[in-house]
Amino acid sequence: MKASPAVDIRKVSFSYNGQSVLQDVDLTLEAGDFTALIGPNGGGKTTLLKLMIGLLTPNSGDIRILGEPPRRIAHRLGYMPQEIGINRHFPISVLDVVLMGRLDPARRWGGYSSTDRAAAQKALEAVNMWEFRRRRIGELSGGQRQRVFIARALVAEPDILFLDEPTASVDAVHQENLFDLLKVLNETVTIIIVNHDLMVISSYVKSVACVNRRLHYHGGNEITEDMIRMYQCPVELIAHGIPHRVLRTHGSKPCGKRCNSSS
Ligand SMILES: Nc1ncnc2c1ncn2[C@@H]1O[C@H](COP(=O)(O)OP(=O)(O)OP(=O)(O)O)[C@@H](O)[C@H]1O
Repeated sequence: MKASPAVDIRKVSFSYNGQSVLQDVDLTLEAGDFTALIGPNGGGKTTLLKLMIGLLTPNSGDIRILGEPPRRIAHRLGYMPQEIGINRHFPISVLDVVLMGRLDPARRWGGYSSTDRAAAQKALEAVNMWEFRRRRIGELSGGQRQRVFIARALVAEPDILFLDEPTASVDAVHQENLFDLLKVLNETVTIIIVNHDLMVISSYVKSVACVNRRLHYHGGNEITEDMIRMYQCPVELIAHGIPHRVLRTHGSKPCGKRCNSSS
């Protein structure tokens, strides 16, 4: 029997308080994919991630994750939100933050097991943050905190990892480390990430979906002219260390090499 797709979204529409954010979205991703969601600010990327993990419910249409409704399969999904509401002054250690990812509402609370602790160590080692395990979360830099939050998303050993702009404040070297890590993880875990960086998309990602109220997906990792022109999906080139937002501005061709060299 053929395995269910990792993600199967059919004709999904969603609105906040009557304001339409996503309309007639269809998306099928097979297990093992590494998909980037790109799109303009407010285009609906975070909303789509939240629908996929069951934090939001569509107004119409159907979402199946690994063949199941998202809420039924939540324990097999890892999620790193764009903003993590942890008070930086709260006296909680890095290790405790990661262990929180092992909390399972279906399991009676009896403290963390040795399996939980071993998984937390493995996840922190994977993001090179094990040596920081006793530090308070508020004492880390923004980039270090991002890596800890990725470890928290990883610690339950999910089948699918949803990451919402995980490298927002991570420097170029650590970004590359992190994507190298995600590439290794992708050998066993399906990854869906919000990211606009063209270098990341061309080097690491297997497919790209452009989200701007509607969704445009074509299976490969090229950014097509339709994505840039019709869906206004920006990508960024990291040129001279400065993110450079690419829109279609040069004559009839999407911005390509010329942008790269002139910035
Ligand atoms: N809780 C909410 N209540 C009402 N409107 C919301 C809520 N969350 C998001 N929106 C609106 O829904 C639209 C899509 O937001 P969303 O966060 O999904 O976009 P995004 O593509 O992730 O944007 P960004 O690139 O800025 O992170 C925006 O217009 C936003 O203002």
